Amino acid sequence: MTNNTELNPAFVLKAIGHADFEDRPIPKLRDAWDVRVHIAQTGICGSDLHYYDNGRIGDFVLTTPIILGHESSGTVVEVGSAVKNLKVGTRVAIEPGVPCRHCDYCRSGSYNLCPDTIFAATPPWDGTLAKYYIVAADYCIPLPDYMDLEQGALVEPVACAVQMTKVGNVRANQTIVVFGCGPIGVLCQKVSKVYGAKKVIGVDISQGRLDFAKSYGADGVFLPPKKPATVNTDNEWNEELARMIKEEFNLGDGPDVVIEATGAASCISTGVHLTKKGGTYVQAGMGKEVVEFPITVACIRDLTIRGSIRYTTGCYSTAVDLVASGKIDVKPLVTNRFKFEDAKDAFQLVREKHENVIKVLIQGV
Ligand SMILES: NC(=O)c1ccc[n+]([C@@H]2O[C@H](COP(=O)([O-])OP(=O)(O)OC[C@H]3O[C@@H](n4cnc5c(N)ncnc54)[C@H](O)[C@@H]3O)[C@@H](O)[C@H]2O)c1
Ligand SMILES: OC[C@H](O)C(O)[C@@H](O)CO
Repeated sequence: MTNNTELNPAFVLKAIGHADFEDRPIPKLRDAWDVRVHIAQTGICGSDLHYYDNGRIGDFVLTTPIILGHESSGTVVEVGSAVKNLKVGTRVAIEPGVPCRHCDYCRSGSYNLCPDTIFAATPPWDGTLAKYYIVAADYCIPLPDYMDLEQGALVEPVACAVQMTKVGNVRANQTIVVFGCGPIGVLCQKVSKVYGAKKVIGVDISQGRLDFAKSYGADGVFLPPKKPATVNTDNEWNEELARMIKEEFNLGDGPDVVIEATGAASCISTGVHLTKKGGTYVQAGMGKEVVEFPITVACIRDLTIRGSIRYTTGCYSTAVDLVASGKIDVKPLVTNRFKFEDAKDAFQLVREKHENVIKVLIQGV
């Protein structure tokens, strides 16, 4: 990586487990509605690590090198001739997926399902961990003066949590259990509280993460005990864990909504066993692609089972509003900050999964 101002230093995932710096040409606007953003802050997401370590998430498979990063904020440095909502100098949160705008999914508002979305750091598309990133102007949300660029980068995971709670139809007075107390899990807990949920419980295997969740938004937290040798099957144990959670937190027949934000097979199964009759189970975590699933329970309890991916119409601006209004304070999530040239160390730290590391930010170059 050089300091040449005519180049675009970038952090590139070249193959599974191998990322390095590259000097790319400064990217050009693709059309009159594009802007060029000078990236200020980028958060590392669990999904970046999935690509780094496994080279795929479901149908998205790494076949060519991609620039990593999709949780970013920055300052607009160039605007296309048709752009009306931004000018040079506007500080923005970047919504990292720009859909085609023409297909039935886009036209119905579910643009998260558009097959032609250009999503940052999702193969084959380059991400935002570079000096500059080109994006459509209407996928940049201007930040109010009192929001800084770190908060701007954290709008992305908040927007994911807004979508996950939307998919779960989380409403006032409900009970919610969230599996996972990483950034996504705790933000789902916090958004649920802001929406008026009466009791929100976080589940995790990391005591440090549970402590954070309790201090951040959850009303209660649960550390699953180890499966005793006397229990025969995983399914039996997951059913037992669900019973323990219901009992410990007085959840009666179970929570109205379960949001799974770990991707761990045991959480998926426990979450289905836990959800109350007629309740909603949301799969947001991404882990093993195929798991054992208590399908009969889902059937006889009339569960609504839904996946959540990215964000739909309105989520991103809602997320900016939640942060700007102070309802969601994202600052406590930031535990580690790295310079751009130390991006490898930043990824290594996330990979090591320390329980006191929540959100790692990489400063722009
Ligand atoms: N669907 C989407 O749109 C979307 C968006 C962003 C992230 N994600 C996914 O959501 C998940 C969470 O993201 P994150 O950034 O918070 O990740 P993270 O890795 O920081 O957090 C995951 C948490 O799950 C916990 N965990 C792991 N195994 C567990 C188990 N068996 N029981 C209980 N807890 C367990 C970990 O201790 C950790 O605290 C990831 O799989 C990520 O890929 C999905
Ligand atoms: O935060 C958004 C998600 O991470 C993305 O949809 C990604 O996982 C798909 O490549």
